Amino acid sequence: MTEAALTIDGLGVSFAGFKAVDTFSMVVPQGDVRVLLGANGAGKTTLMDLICGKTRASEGKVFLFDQDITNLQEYRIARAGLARKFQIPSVFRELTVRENLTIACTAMHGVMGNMRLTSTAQEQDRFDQVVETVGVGASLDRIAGALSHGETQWLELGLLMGQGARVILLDEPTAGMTHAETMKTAALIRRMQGTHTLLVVEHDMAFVREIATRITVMHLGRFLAEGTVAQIEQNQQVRDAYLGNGGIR
Ligand SMILES: Nc1ncnc2c1ncn2[C@@H]1O[C@H](COP(=O)(O)OP(=O)(O)OP(=O)(O)O)[C@@H](O)[C@H]1O
Repeated sequence: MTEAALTIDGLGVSFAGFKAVDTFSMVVPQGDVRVLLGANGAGKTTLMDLICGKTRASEGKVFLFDQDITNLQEYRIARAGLARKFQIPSVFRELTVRENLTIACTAMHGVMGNMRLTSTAQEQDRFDQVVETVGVGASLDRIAGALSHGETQWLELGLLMGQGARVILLDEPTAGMTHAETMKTAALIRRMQGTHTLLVVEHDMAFVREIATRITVMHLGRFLAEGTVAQIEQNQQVRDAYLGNGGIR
């Protein structure tokens, strides 16, 4: 069996007595692209916040591979290899794509590390792999601030990979993208599959069909269902949970 990259065990948090996430469990195997689905208010964002350490869990555990990362500080969770990609990218806009990726791939972070002019062979390999996965080979000498919205999002994914993220949380990665950019993002995510593990919150079912290994559905803070795209689309409990929310499309 494939190793578990992300294990969530009975996780929960309450806000003023309201259980936004309630004894939620799931296991994402290494290399999978798991989509997290749920109607508005189901608790998806709160679950992501709990996993990455932004919100403290009041019950349950989170494991990154075999490391217990429950309620660690956010920077320690990131250093352990779990990254969260936010909508607003944190690329260095005044530097080139190459410079951005070189900084991310340099193991010795901080001023001294970034002042080094040469990369180790291992760092160079990582740089080459990231450039290939993200597909920015033709844009290496462009200034990051001049990239399109889609290109900026892809560069940011490259930065997370360069920094050594093994598990990446994505919140609506195609928000604001054109159809062409959305399709390119799907292809990028498929290239990441196998080497990286992704947990993706996404409503656009056309995109979900392109990327998902499996889907987990949340409802009212709790686990509702898990399965392949076809199984979830046919699941009556899932359809009922979406009633009044425009249905699952
Ligand atoms: N800090 C908070 N304080 C109080 N209630 C909160 C807080 N954060 C989230 N909630 C509540 O928890 C529930 C789950 O919210 P959450 O944002 O996680 O849902 P979601 O599935 O991400 O929804 P959407 O798809 O609309 O983004 C909602 O009822 C929300 O109002």
